[in-house]
Amino acid sequence: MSLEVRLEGLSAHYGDTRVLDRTDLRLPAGSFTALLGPSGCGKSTVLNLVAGFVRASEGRVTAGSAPVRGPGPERGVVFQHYALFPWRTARGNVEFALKRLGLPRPERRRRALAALAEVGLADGAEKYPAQLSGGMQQRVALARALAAEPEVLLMDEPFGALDALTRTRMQHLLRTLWQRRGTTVLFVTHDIDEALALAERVIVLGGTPGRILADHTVPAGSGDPDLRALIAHHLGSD
Ligand SMILES: Nc1ncnc2c1ncn2[C@@H]1O[C@H](COP(=O)(O)OP(=O)(O)OP(=O)(O)O)[C@@H](O)[C@H]1O
Repeated sequence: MSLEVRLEGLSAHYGDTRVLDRTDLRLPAGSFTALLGPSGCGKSTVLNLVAGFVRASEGRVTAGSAPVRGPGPERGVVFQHYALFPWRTARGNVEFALKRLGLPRPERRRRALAALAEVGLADGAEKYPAQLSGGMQQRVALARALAAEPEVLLMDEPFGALDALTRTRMQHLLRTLWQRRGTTVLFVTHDIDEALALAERVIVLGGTPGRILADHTVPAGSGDPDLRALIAHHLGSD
């Protein structure tokens, strides 16, 4: 299940400061796009506009045929900081997130356990966040997003706080989940190698206010040093 996401003539302001300038972007249904750029260029703002957490000052965002007017269950979000409730177990955290869907309790439980199993955390379902490693907590956050069966998955530097090995494992897990589910993914990162390892397409955002500086297709299994160098050049040219 996936939806196309469209950004049309999108600008965003915080107070008087324009942080995004009339940006157009189309994320085809089922695509995996990395949004790369230096700190402060507006990557999170783009993601938050699609999530419906931030309102555009100009232009519009649509998911499928519907304009985005606020958060919605068809758009799941995973942040760098997992924001789990410490007093709920892994299963409890996922179940709680499903409450807003109005699902009956047994269905919430079934979906929570299935999502935790899908991220490789079946054994940790009854553990509390403090009993889980950072990587495991991020798996819970991923399960929480997936359990709602979103058609768009928005990820804001989700692996930024993890050690290198855990991060690589999480990248593999995410690729596998994406290949299995076909969800449209928008993945914010400032790490070129992460963007190239994960995405089919890398968009470089930069400038003040932010705009799209480059848009690259990543050939499957690409370890292309020329592409990496080109993207690094775009990142540095802002
Ligand atoms: N709530 C806010 N109020 C005021 N200014 C904000 C707010 N959120 C972001 N900004 C500013 O908007 C600009 C873009 O921020 P944004 O978080 O989108 O960038 P980013 O590329 O995701 O950065 P980072 O990689 O550091 O997370 C920055 O200059 C930031 O300081």
